[in-house]
Amino acid sequence: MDDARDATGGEGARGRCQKLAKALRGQLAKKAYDALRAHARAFQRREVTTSEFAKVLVECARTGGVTRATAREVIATTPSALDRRRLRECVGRDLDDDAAVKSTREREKKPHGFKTERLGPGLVCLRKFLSVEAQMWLASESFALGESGSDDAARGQGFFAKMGDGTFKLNQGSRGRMILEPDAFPDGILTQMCEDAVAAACAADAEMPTNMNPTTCLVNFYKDGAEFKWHKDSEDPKLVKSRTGPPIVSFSVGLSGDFGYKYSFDDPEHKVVRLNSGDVLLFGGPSRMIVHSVLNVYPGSMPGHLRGKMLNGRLNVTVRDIGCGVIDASQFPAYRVSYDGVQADGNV
Ligand SMILES: O=C(O)CCC(=O)C(=O)O
Ligand SMILES: [Fe+2]
Repeated sequence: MDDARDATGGEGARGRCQKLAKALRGQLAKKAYDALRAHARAFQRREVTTSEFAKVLVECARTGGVTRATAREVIATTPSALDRRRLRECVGRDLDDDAAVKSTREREKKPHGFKTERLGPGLVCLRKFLSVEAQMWLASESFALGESGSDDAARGQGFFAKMGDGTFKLNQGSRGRMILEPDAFPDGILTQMCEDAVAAACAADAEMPTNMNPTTCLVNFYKDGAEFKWHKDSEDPKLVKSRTGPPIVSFSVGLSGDFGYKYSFDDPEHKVVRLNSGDVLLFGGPSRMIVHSVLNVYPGSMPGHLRGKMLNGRLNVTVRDIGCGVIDASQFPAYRVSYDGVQADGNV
């Protein structure tokens, strides 16, 4: 509540905490506010267990006058990703708004009718895994973040870079990128979508690691015709050799694109998988360090349900588990992660 930081440790996080403290002061009597603050501090010092603190929060929302949105914000601004995840597990659906429960259920409606393609060990494509509602949600939330972030002088972490003349352009030429925590998306929905995708991929592939804790996401927006050069996604050097790295979970929405992959930069041959709107690609374990590239984005392939609902282009959200990796936010829009001060292999 007091000293929460986001992945970038930037001004945005401080402002968010100040806003939260103001909301809590407005919703609680002074004594109750002080008690909640003391609890939050004790929880961060490990003097109060996760389930005790979760109970306090749910109770504040049930009888104490704290709105469920504010109680969720207390969790979202808790510094450790693991603590946030455990708190969410403890509170379950108790802090969901009725409307959010309904819309989450809509999105999660089973069966999605998705198809699973196992492309290699630890490499799985879930075809049409995202429902139409989930695709629309991911697009609208990503663009809301991409646009608001671009106009925030302190953070400057949206899809667009502001030019000297006040106009905006995509921060990587024909591609725009954001680096966020999954919690930047509301209500834990992206994390839930990611966990569902990992479960579905593990059911189809015994070599897909099950232990994936979403800590970071990279959001890319490609104009039609844009590409992404051949690269590997950064990984903890200790895991690179063990071939047990948790999967990258990659959601595609909007225009279709060709994803090329191979197992070594030197390999003259590569394979291609076409990623369409709603598909999810996972690469982990023996395939975690594949060399990959977006070879092209197909104009005119926008599905009808998204036409006019998102900028014409391809949106890709990769959700990652970077463990104890530290992102160097000063390098944005480049993505640089290091482990124990050593820059990870495969940075883009
Ligand atoms: O857009 C894609 O499908 C891949 C994106 C990617 O490789 C990355 O963000 O590292
Ligand atoms: Fe990548």
